[in-house]
Amino acid sequence: MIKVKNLSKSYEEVEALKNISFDVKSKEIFGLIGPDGAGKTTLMRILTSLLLFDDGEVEVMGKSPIKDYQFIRNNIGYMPGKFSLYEDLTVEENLSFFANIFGTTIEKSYNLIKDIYQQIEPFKNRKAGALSGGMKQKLALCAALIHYPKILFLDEPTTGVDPVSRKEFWHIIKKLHEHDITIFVSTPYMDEANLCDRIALIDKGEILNIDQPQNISKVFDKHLYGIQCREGNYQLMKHLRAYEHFDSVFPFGEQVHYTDQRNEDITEGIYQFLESKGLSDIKLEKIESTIEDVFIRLMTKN
Ligand SMILES: Nc1ncnc2c1ncn2[C@@H]1O[C@H](COP(=O)(O)OP(=O)(O)OP(=O)(O)O)[C@@H](O)[C@H]1O
Repeated sequence: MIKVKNLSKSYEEVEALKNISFDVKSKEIFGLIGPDGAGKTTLMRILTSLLLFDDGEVEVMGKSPIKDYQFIRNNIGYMPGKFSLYEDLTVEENLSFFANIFGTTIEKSYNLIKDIYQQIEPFKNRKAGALSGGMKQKLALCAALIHYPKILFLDEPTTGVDPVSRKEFWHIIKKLHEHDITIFVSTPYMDEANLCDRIALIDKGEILNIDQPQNISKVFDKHLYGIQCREGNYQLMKHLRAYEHFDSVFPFGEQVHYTDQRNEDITEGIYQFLESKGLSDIKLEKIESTIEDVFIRLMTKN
């Protein structure tokens, strides 16, 4: 559905995308995972024909976003990160407006949007500007789906959304998948990566890895340890960074995740070192890496 080869885009001196290549298969949920400024919005705007690129090849449904932008716009749905519907129109007026543009009606698309629309229908006469954040998001999603798109582009749909609404939103995405829509979604949240069929990890305009989430979490080239102590993570990290065999350390919930330059069992040595620094109640375990561990490691190397 999407093919990208050696794509580059700069904004004057900022290289937002550096020679990236990937493809997205039909009916996939493809996640673009990366921190702020990684290049996610730039890529999304190029694929949706809203931004020109400098170099490379891009095809969306076999068409060029430059030459065939009209075809692409008629066949995709795009939900930008920022709410961009008409705040002074009601919920129903907004949807009728977008349905009209695409030569359709709310009724014709009802089967696709009904699960989402039913949640905002009680407020159909309310102005969009007066809706809560979660409701605005559902309205924007209905508008993006009103013409039965073949690909749905979602730019950070869950950023700033509370955990319950985030879960609800992903439930909706999974259900849309049943309608054979290909979904291209960006997010800064690593826990959402596991909900995608495949993900691309992106940082500073470069793709660091592309694979199924379960495969990515295995690509870790070191033993990983979870450590905690009574004195807390700040003290723990300060001392670990000064340890002669230190390789990496970062906070992870109640623990810190640590790697060592040595590959053998280092458990005893670490206990002794930390105790010699006055730390107490030390708990240390060898753990499996998560996607976040892999991402941080790849980013550090990058
Ligand atoms: N119009 C612009 N002019 C100059 N630089 C820009 C412009 N738009 C984006 N950039 C820069 O390009 C890089 C990629 O930005 P982009 O918005 O694509 O990243 P992102 O992953 O979507 O992050 P965010 O979530 O912060 O939007 C950043 O360094 C950003 O500052």
